[in-house]
Amino acid sequence: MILDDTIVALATSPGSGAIAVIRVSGPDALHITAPLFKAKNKTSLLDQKSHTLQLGNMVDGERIIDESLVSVFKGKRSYTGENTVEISCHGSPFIQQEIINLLLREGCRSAQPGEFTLRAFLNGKMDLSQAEAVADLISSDNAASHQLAMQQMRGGFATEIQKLREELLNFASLIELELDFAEEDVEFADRKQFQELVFRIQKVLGKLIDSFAVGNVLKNGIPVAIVGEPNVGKSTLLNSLLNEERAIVSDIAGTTRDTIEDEISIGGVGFRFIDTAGIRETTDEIEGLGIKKTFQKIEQAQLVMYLFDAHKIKNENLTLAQVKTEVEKIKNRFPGKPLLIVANKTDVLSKADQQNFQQQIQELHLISAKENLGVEALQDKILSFVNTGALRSNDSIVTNSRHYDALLKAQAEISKVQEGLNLGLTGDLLAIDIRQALYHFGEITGQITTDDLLGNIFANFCIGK
Ligand SMILES: Nc1nc2c(c(=O)[nH]1)N(C=O)[C@@H](CNc1ccc(C(=O)N[C@@H](CCC(=O)O)C(=O)O)cc1)CN2
Ligand SMILES: Nc1nc2c(ncn2[C@@H]2O[C@H](COP(=O)(O)OP(=O)(O)OP(=O)(O)O)[C@@H](O)[C@H]2O)c(=O)[nH]1
Repeated sequence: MILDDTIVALATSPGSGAIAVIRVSGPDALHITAPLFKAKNKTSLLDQKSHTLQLGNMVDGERIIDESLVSVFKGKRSYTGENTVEISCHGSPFIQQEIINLLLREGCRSAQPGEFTLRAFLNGKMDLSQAEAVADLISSDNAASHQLAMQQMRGGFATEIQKLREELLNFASLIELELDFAEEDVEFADRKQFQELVFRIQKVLGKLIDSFAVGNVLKNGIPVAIVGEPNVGKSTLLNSLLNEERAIVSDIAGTTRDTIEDEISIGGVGFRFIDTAGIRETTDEIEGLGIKKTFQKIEQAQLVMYLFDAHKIKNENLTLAQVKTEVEKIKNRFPGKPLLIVANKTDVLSKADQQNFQQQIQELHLISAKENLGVEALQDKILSFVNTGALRSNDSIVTNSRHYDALLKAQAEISKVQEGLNLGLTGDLLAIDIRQALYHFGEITGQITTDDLLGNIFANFCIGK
């Protein structure tokens, strides 16, 4: 049984820092660490009260390795639900390694990624969806994804699912009991009440399944396609949007700098800006391919920003009519897709020119990305396209695609149960579909797990979590 081992890992990020925390968890955590720590007040770790901290030296025999602060969490009263010791040492990688080596030598084993949280799950400290939320919480990088993860960690919709599962389980047992009395034709499970429960479950499932559309984009960033020719000022605009919020810019893994995808947080919501080529050119075959790609990006986006260089209209062969044609193309091809038309580089235009543009294209946004003019108003506009209402309400939002899949499967099974009830099917047939639905509910909260599933979930954690 893996829980017999005592595991150790660095809990803070690797490398040097002011302080590093080494975490030890398992049945022997206290016994292994106690001889390696000489507390200033001479209290052995074994006698130290749970949830307290003391100063002392980490030692290897006579050799002092570091002056550290050590805290203990005893018995089930800890994050992992087993004895835990935390050593806050000076943050040099050498000291960290020395202490970890000592603990390994004395009988600890190196923790696998996510193993502390896996233990918290196995020891009943949290359900599976809460454990998954821990990973989301660590990777949350804006107010929206943070709030979603916090909600899920506090129990979120899993509590609701758990309750419905128990009610359903009750009915399943009653119906299965009927099977034992098949001869006597009794009904322990009140069909009317059962129908009412199934209806309630359908309603909850429907709402949760719908919430995934919002949850998924809020977690991963709302995709915004920026359509525009090279040099219209897309990068400058992204930087300018970024400076206002001082959030992270990251190249999403797997894409190169030339298909830019930048993540920017605006008003606490993450946006993923996808750079695309213009769609103006036509006849050339290769250009046609580029256009096709652009259309694909637009398809995936929740919002399209059409950016053009206003300066070019003044000085080169681009006409406002051409801009309008392009905008029309997008509108015709994607009716209903939110579209922002943005004229950049207005700093080089006269007021009269700006007014002229505005008159000819009503819904035009005039900005100068370089001079930071009109960018704040553009941010407000971008935010207004996003439905963040769901975030502010107390409704649960599903963000995890594993949960989403399980909910869809549960919904399909519950539909079968509902149908069966309507048709007056016998208990033995109903029981089969109910069991299936229960199975998919259990997948979310973790009553039903496989080693593969747990392996997959926790392997994506960092070491020490
Ligand atoms: N140093 C340190 N900081 C940390 C953690 C940690 O494990 N260690 N955490 C880890 O992610 C988070 C805090 N989470 C924690 C959750 C539960 C318990 C705990 O001791 N629970 C006991 C006692 C509760 C009580 O006193 O009421 C329990 O649940 O029984 C500790 C930390 C964030 N910061
Ligand atoms: N005058 C003026 N120049 C701007 C403005 N925004 C961008 N520029 C300039 O336009 C040029 C192109 O800007 P970029 O942001 O690199 O344009 P881009 O669309 O990202 O270009 P690609 O990366 O080639 O697609 C740079 O020289 C910018 O300094 C603006 O608002 N006013």
